[in-house]
Amino acid sequence: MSKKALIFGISGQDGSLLAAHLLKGGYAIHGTSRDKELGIFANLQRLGIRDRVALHSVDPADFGSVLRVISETTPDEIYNLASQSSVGLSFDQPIQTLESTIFSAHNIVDSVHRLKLSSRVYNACSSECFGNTDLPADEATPFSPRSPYGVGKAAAFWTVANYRDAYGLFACSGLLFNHDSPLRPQRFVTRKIVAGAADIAEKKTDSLRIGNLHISRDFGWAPEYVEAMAMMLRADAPEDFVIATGQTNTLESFVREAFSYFGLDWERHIDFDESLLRPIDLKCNSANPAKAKRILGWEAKLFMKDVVRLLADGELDYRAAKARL
Ligand SMILES: C[C@H]1O[C@H](OP(=O)(O)OP(=O)(O)OC[C@H]2O[C@@H](n3cnc4c(=O)[nH]c(N)nc43)[C@H](O)[C@@H]2O)[C@@H](O)[C@@H](O)C1=O
Repeated sequence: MSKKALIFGISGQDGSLLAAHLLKGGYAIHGTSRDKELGIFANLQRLGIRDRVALHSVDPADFGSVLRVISETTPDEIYNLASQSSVGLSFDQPIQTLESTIFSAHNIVDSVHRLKLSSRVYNACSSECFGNTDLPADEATPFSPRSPYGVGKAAAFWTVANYRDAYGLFACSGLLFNHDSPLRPQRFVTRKIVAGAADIAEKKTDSLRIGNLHISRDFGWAPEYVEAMAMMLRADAPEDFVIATGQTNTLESFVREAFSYFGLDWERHIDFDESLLRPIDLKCNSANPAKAKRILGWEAKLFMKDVVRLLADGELDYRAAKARL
């Protein structure tokens, strides 16, 4: 019998990539979206798997609807990838961000507990929990979030840890650093930079407006990161893991790399836009993903320059496919 996975937030980058990964492993996939009749599911369509997943209309912040979908599907594995995922937007919508992040995690672990199921639960947490890191963060690094998004993710992390300790659930959180793919919307700076450079190369525009360039991040490749999520649920014991490449790069070097892919000199085309600055921002967050390698056997194979190249290749493919329509 094939295993069943239920993915909350299947329409996003990670949800869609994870569905594709688990389908390759023979899983039956259920996925949730707030309103499956209205959802576009462009990422699932782009991956060619829209017809291979069973969709359910669920609001992850509504306990009754979460309990219902879990009791109806009785999944072997549950992945919580729902909730508002933009750090920048969380400053404008703090309550919605906190509610969607904390309630989804709580409702899932509480449903599994109340229904007395043995479903294994993965909860998507974030490097934003750590805030700025002087030394590379690992699983023992204290949390010091600097955004409503990070505060919500930290609360969700402890909610999941407490259900694991109190009720013996196989539930764990992945503390994932930045990870990208062509499925990312331009709300995130990486895809915005690559799409902007492509527009300039096509002479659609001559400049790209950017906020804080003087930050550093650990940039990884999302398809590798969804594999780590699945590996966490196949481990012998439920544990939390930092997932990252272990290499930190400035956003400026990301911009330089992306513009040079398109044969452009970035300094001639980037305009600073003060309105894109956040009330507070992380200057640097760096990671030590050694535990994931030691226990899961997972390590990143693709690093910042690979991410830029693959994003840019994906951007050109996407544009060519749209032009053929
Ligand atoms: C790990 C973490 O990773 C992601 O969160 P993020 O790092 O905030 O991602 P971002 O692409 O929104 O910003 C990155 C940096 O880039 C700066 N920046 C400059 N200029 C623009 C700009 O024009 N747009 C944006 N969005 N950022 C800009 C911005 O100020 C920030 O310092 C999410 O996946 C999140 O879900 C998650 O968990």
